[in-house]
Amino acid sequence: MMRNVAVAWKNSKKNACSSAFQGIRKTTTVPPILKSPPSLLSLDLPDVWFPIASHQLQPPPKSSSNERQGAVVIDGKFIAQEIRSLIASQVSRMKECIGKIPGLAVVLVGQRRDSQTYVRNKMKACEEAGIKSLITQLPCDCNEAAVLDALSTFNQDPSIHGILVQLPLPQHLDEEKILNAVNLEKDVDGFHPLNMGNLAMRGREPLFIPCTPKGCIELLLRSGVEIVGKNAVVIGRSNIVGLPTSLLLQRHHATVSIVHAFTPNPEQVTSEADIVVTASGVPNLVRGNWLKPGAVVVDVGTFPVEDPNFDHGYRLIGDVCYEEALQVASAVTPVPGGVGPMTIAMLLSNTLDAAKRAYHFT
Ligand SMILES: Nc1nc2c(c(=O)[nH]1)N[C@@H](CN(C=O)c1ccc(C(=O)N[C@@H](CCC(=O)O)C(=O)O)cc1)CN2
Repeated sequence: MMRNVAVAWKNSKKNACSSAFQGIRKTTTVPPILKSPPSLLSLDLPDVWFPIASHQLQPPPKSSSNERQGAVVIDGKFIAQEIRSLIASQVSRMKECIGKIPGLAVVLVGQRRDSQTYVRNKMKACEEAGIKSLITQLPCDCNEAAVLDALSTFNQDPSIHGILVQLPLPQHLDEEKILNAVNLEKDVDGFHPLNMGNLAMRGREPLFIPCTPKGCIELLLRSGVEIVGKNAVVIGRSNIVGLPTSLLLQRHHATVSIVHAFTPNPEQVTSEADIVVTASGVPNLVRGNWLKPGAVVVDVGTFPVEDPNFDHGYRLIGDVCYEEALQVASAVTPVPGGVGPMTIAMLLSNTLDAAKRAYHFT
């Protein structure tokens, strides 16, 4: 009997991958793959969403003038700037009182253009807030030992209170091993398994909360959105965003559902949500008809599309069909200018917290 089950599972595993490629959104019946796996832990299938259609990359249709545009646009850039000013004043108070400033170290491997931009922005934000920042840049083909060496140096440096490894890492490097090597008390990204585990457990406090999820919750709270008792849906289940965001929303007493590439009819789930946080990386995935009227929508997606009319030769498209969402939702975060700037503000906040903890400064 057990043997039959195992064989059926092995066969269906292949089917599942191909069905994910073909477009899980179109699936109406539950395929055999979605039955429980024989092992409780070892179902390791990649979240491959359906291929991006060319219409998803086009700017959304402009709304006609007599259509309702009821949604508030949540200005993440403005809110992040307010937080950064507050952090700058706390850093200068720390310097005045104890003669110390927070320090952040970044490890960047490879030459990805987006990662280089994010790291440059992080370091510029540090400078503006009066936070010291150091960077170790390693070539794309460096070995694991080189990354671990850099981390070890920063782990031992008392002037460094926060350390981050910019993700994604090149494929040949073991992300798990590298993230585990960051000193728990300097893990300002909150990606260390102990911090993540404590975030998941009731009554436990992680030392740090991952920056993007923390930024999403800050945006909701600062915009006066009630989370307690609401139905929240998180689209995507990455370690960086989807998973910790769902845990945080639960901590704020929302009823949380997670939609991912293997969810049949995701629009059915999202259309019952009061709050939708989406981090699938699929441009314009969330259409107006996926949303409940009055829902609050937080868009974490930033899909770059080449466009010579834009500053750096590309523009960013979110997960949400923005113009359509404006017609249905009560509040929406834009892309760019929504969650992105909050990620950097939360990194500064975590770095300041780390330094305060190290110096017993309140
Ligand atoms: N170690 C980490 N790696 C990655 C993280 C992370 O939190 N820690 N998150 C993302 C990238 N990221 C920060 O690292 C990040 C992404 C986007 C933005 C941002 O400000 N976006 C702007 C647009 C910027 C642009 O024009 O390109 C916006 O949305 O308005 C900041 C940080 C993956 N890796």
